[in-house]
Amino acid sequence: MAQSERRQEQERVNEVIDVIGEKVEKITGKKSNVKQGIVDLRKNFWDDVTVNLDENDDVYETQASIKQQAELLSERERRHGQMTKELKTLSRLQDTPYFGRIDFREEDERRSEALYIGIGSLMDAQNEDFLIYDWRAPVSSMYYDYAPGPSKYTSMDGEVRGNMTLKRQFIIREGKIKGMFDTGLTIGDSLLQAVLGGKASSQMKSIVATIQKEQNQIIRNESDRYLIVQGAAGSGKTSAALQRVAFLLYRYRKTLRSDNMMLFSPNPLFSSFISSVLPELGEENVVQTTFKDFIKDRVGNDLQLENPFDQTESCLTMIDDEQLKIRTAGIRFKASLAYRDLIDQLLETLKSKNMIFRNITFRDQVIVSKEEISNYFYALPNDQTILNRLEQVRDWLLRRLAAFSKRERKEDWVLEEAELLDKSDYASIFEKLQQQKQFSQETFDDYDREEQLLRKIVMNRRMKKMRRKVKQLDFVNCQKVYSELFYQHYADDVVPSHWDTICKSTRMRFEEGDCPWEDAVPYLYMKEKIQGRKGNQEIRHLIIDEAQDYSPAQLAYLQAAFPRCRMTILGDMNQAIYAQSLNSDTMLSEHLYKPEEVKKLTLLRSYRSTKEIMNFARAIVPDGGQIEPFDRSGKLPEWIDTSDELEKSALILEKIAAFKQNGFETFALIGKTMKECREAYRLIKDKTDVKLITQATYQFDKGFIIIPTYLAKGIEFDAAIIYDASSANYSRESEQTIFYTACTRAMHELVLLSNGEPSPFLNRIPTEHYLRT
Ligand SMILES: Nc1ncnc2c1ncn2[C@@H]1O[C@H](COP(=O)(O)OP(=O)(O)OP(=O)(O)O)[C@@H](O)[C@H]1O
Repeated sequence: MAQSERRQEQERVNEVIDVIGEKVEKITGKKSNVKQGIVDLRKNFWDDVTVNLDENDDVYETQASIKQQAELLSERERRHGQMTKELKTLSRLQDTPYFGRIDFREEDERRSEALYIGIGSLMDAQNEDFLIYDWRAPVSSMYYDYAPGPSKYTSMDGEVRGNMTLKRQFIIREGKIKGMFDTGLTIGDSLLQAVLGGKASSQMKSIVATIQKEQNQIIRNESDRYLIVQGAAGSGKTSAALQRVAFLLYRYRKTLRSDNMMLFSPNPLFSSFISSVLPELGEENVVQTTFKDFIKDRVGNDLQLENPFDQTESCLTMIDDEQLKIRTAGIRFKASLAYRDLIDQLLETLKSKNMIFRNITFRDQVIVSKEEISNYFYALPNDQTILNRLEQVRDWLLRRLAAFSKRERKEDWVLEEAELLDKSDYASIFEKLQQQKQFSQETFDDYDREEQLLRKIVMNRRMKKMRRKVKQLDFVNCQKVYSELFYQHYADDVVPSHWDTICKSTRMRFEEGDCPWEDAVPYLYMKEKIQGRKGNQEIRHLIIDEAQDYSPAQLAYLQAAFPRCRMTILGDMNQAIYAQSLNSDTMLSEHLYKPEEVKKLTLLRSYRSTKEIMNFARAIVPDGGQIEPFDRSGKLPEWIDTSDELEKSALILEKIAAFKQNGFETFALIGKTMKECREAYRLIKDKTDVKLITQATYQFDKGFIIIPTYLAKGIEFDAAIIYDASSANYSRESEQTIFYTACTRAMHELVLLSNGEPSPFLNRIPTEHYLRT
């Protein structure tokens, strides 16, 4: 490319940066005025409000006046917030004003126009022309979708066709052009090479400058309620999902806010890993949670909920094959819609019998017995829904409680407790009586009234919790009702083998107040069908990452919990590491959705790892041949046999030292289970600086960590060492996906240690794809 052209481009960059500087100055000035306005308004809020409470009309006027003043204040605060956001974007543009340029000649136009694309848009000083187009603007889509030649985009007024005469990429840092390439079909492999060859970090980066065409389809999809993305490890699913969030926030900026979107991530570590992407794109983070936290919130404190990681750990460390078979059969059955049908059958039965209630007790005395409640419930007409009838029971119970409270108030213990009430309670009663103008200096009557009020306070306080529980329909014993499922008889072809054993262990766990993870969603489904629960109307878009970990029952539950939602569902069946997903339907199964509402896209190109690592890893999984590694070279994966512990720890330390020497910054020793990770940690913790990652770790920094596969999901490292790739560890079918997931965490180097006979998965991998020492 001619030097003169680069000079011209640099001159344009300089001009744009000047305009940005002027805008920054202008907005900063305005912002400080707005700020002063806010301070003044807050200080003098009441000066400008007319307060008059004499007559009804005056009260309304006062209210209107306060409202007007509050609106003025919040309008200014909103403007201030907007200016802060604008300044943040401008400051980013000052460093890197844009990353792309396309020259586009519209049909019927004689000249082509140069359009520059960056992370935010910028108008010229006269606010007439765009100096930079936001990457999310309709016209910018051509940058991602087309090579030079005929191209088109959809504007507000319809389709615009034309010819792209140039497509150019820039690397601009601190206002200086560091690189500039004219590109062909895909967005500059050279730029992508540079980006992917860089170091991993403890925080994911945005990919706006190098979004690929197939990723752009995910990002800009607007037509489908459920967008499913099945993508190979490292194909950019999470990246595309986050840029999609930014796109939707831009596209629907008038109606959609970041708190209307929710992202389900696989673990807290992942949440922190991705948390800087949206702010980097000038957007606020969306609501983030893990499915476990979401469910735990809903289960409440009635039951001790098992953690899904503990479930996985317990399955993976189970030595007895028969025991594992039974637990897995239970997990998989309870994740299916067939099991939900059994719950529906139970719910049907409950309309006429078997509903189980709790006694309503007070100070060890039964006020209303469960039998009485049951009789009242079943005496109500059974053409009404269960919820409807329970609401009537609730009202009846509240009346009974009120009558009881009135009676009980007279008891001696109430007065005894009243004497222990706070001074402030006495003061408030005194005030109340005075207000009622009933307190006339020390008369017998007044003391009597005071005592009544004190007794009332005691009873109200004592009964508050019980009343709340009744209002929440908590007089139904949902745990026991759910356990009923495990006392029923079903045809053999309905339930899995070993059903009796599954029933026994589930009953036992519920009796102890535990809720196994596989029962959590079915239990909630049943409980909410009985007690009712309103869906969340606030959240309008759900993004579900690692969706292969979600069962059909969990999907149905989420659909009911978020009835208005659209969903972006991303996952990889080859990384299904939970027992429920093995050879079963998951949230990625298209047929679980209405055909007209769902679209499935597939990403086959993998960007994270070198082609050597990906060639190795893809040979592990059955359809791995379809995965296309990105053409970036590195070392062959190395498989090292070592059975001696001392030798093993020396090897790990040697490898870590070599990684550091290579300039790598993040490296992980990956274990199959937490048990294995603790073992590895004990082996080397005194010899080097290393951190053990557990379920409770919410963040990780650069350096050396030890982590189990299920917590490393979605995360990447410069280099990874698989701690024990022996056949004892990785040979079952269910372990194949864990092994693949672990290997695909490495960007640049992969080392596998095996203790004894190597995993049979190694036999699937052509020998030229790794070094064996
Ligand atoms: N278009 C792109 N430009 C630059 N980097 C990209 C692009 N697409 C993906 N990457 C990089 O590839 C790596 C993997 O991306 P990401 O984590 O989004 O993949 P994934 O499909 O979610 O992976 P996994 O399923 O293994 O968790 C990240 O480092 C990401 O920045």
